[in-house]
Amino acid sequence: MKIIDGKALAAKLQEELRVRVEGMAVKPALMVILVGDNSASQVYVRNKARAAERIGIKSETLFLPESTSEAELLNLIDKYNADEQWHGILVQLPLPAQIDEDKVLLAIDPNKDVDGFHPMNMGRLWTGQPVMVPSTPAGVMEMFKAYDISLEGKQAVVLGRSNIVGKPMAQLMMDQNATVTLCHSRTQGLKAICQKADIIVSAIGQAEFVKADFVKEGAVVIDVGMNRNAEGKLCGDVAFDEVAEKASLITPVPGGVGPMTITMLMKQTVTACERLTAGFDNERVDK
Ligand SMILES: Nc1nc(=O)c2c([nH]1)NC[C@@H]1CN(c3ccc(C(=O)N[C@@H](CCC(=O)O)C(=O)O)cc3)C=[N+]21
Repeated sequence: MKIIDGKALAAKLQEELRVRVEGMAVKPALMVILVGDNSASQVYVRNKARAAERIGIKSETLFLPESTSEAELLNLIDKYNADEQWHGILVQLPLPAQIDEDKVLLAIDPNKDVDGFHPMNMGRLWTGQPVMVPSTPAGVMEMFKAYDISLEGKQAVVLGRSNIVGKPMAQLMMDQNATVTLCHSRTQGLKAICQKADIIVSAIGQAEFVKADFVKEGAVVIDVGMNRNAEGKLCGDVAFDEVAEKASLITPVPGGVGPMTITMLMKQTVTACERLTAGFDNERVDK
């Protein structure tokens, strides 16, 4: 068994980004909007701000109160859409109940949508014309590349069908010629499906869900889970110690997919800046 070191790979890619940004006349700028005081979100946005600083990306985090109305948030998004000094706009999820997430994601200019969550960017991904790709699945694809894991003709299983992880993950692996089974909470015979997989990507949000008897000898296991165990410690979806004995490659939590997510977000901010300053526009057919 070998551990996929997401932290080390993220550091290497961030250094490459730093060099790329050094050569840019217009420096990329990312606006992060956080509504409310979700404690996990606070940690994530702090990590994003740190990564941005290391790379030379300008970033600002706007902390809005839990009581912020949908109209107030939509107004702010309009303002940053129109403001040329910002190349990326990210609204941290989840949002408080009074705000309709779908409306917010639709309001962000697709050219500035560094999360890749706008329906236009989702649609582009599903039709084979990716521009902005959700960062978590993009980060997992970078791990496959860095560790020479070929997806060609492989049986891949994705656990979880969310718009931000499961669905785009399945699409990206399909693009690399994997045969993908997308499983979810209503899947019958889930364990037997996992046992046939060459690659398992778990994004269901339940600690210790993927146990050793789910995993074929030599399989690659990617853990996207971000859960807290009884002691409040961060842990993934995979029972790491027992699964590690069977897997050929496995990601830890923390230090696996999380740092890659942040790195891909930075990469897309750089791309957004390059595209916007070159005058590209998603609404047109150019890529
Ligand atoms: N609009 C939006 N975009 C997102 O990309 C987004 C979001 N909303 N909402 C929440 C999820 C979650 N997410 C993570 C980012 C970094 C780590 C991360 O840095 N993890 C570290 C440790 C973090 C810790 O110590 O808690 C690691 O796994 O090693 C984790 C999770 C981004 N998300």
